[in-house]
Amino acid sequence: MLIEKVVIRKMKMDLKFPFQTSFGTLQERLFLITEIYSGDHVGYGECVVSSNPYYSEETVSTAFSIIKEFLLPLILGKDVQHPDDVNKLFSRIRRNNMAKSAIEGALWDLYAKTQNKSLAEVIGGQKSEITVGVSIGIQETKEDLLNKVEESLKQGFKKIKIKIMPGKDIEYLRSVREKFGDIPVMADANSAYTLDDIELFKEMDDLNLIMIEQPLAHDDIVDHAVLQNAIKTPICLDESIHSVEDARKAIELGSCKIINIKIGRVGGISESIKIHNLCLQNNIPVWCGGMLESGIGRAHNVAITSLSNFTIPGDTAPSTRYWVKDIIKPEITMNEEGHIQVPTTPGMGYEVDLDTLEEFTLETNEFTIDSLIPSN
Ligand SMILES: O=C(O)CCC(=O)c1ccccc1C(=O)O
Ligand SMILES: [Mg+2]
Repeated sequence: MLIEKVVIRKMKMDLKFPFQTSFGTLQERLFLITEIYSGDHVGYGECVVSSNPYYSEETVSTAFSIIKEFLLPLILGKDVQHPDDVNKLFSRIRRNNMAKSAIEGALWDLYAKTQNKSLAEVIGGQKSEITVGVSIGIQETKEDLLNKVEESLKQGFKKIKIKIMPGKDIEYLRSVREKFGDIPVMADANSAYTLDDIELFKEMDDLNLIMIEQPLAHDDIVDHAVLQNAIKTPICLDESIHSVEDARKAIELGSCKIINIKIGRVGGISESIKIHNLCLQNNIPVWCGGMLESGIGRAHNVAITSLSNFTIPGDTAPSTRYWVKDIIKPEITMNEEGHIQVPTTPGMGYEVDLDTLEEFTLETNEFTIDSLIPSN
């Protein structure tokens, strides 16, 4: 695949609802879409950054400059045989995983299209449909939360994830258990607690949560091991895992029993597959996390979830949960059983709606071999 042209779009899409987590509230998504051109094909990727460095240290501006100054010079004008080739080229650049992933993901889509195969097929996906969960942001009151849970169950979601923060945790979760009984429910703390809260987590054991996601610091696996030893509820790591090496160490330390894989957080689809395979060997189930993606990032998430060890429903809700209008056609839909069909058409399996893409584009930047700026 001769990389002839790369387009980076700065995008803005308004969420249907404000999404509150322990690190802040998101109402609009500012992110990047990448387009890679080769011959008759174009591959699409999404850089799942935000405008602020609250979930991860990357932002729209840092990702844009890393892509422009360091990643594009490594691929423009080159003949890339396989997306894994760029992971080797990118390995010298430390971290900046969401930036790397935006390029790598577009190359995977492009690669699958040139092979005339679906993205799920070229990565070795085995499932024809995936089971879907929903992530519910922090609500003002318990009643609001109970209403959201009820609505989500009616829509067919097979896992209910509830965001928690100090003051809005055990009582909120207990009210859900009391009202809805034995439903598949979990909590996500986004690093809002420390080991000083260990008694709270011991109490939560009574609630039989499927898991507690990222209770402690975003960069920790040591305290998580202490906590996991002290409680029965499985801990799932999100923010702490950036690579297959991080996953190996966390598994060895006993820091978690489940891992949330986000393609952007770990630097791409290839690294996601490595983590998936390592977890499979170690009996650690995985599931696909979400970053409130547009349809393009979401399509990539659907494809990786077709791998066999994605046995827990992911945060891969359909387009209509987030957007009045998505940038792909058809939009991603979920049936009443809480399933999304894995597309079998070439590439990510959804067409990009070019008019809608344009409507939500703030800025378009085109790069060819001639437009490269010098890099170190
Ligand atoms: O529906 C989704 O896309 C998942 C939403 C979600 O939980 C989330 C959204 C933004 C940043 C972090 C997280 C998280 O999983 O911690
Ligand atoms: Mg999370």
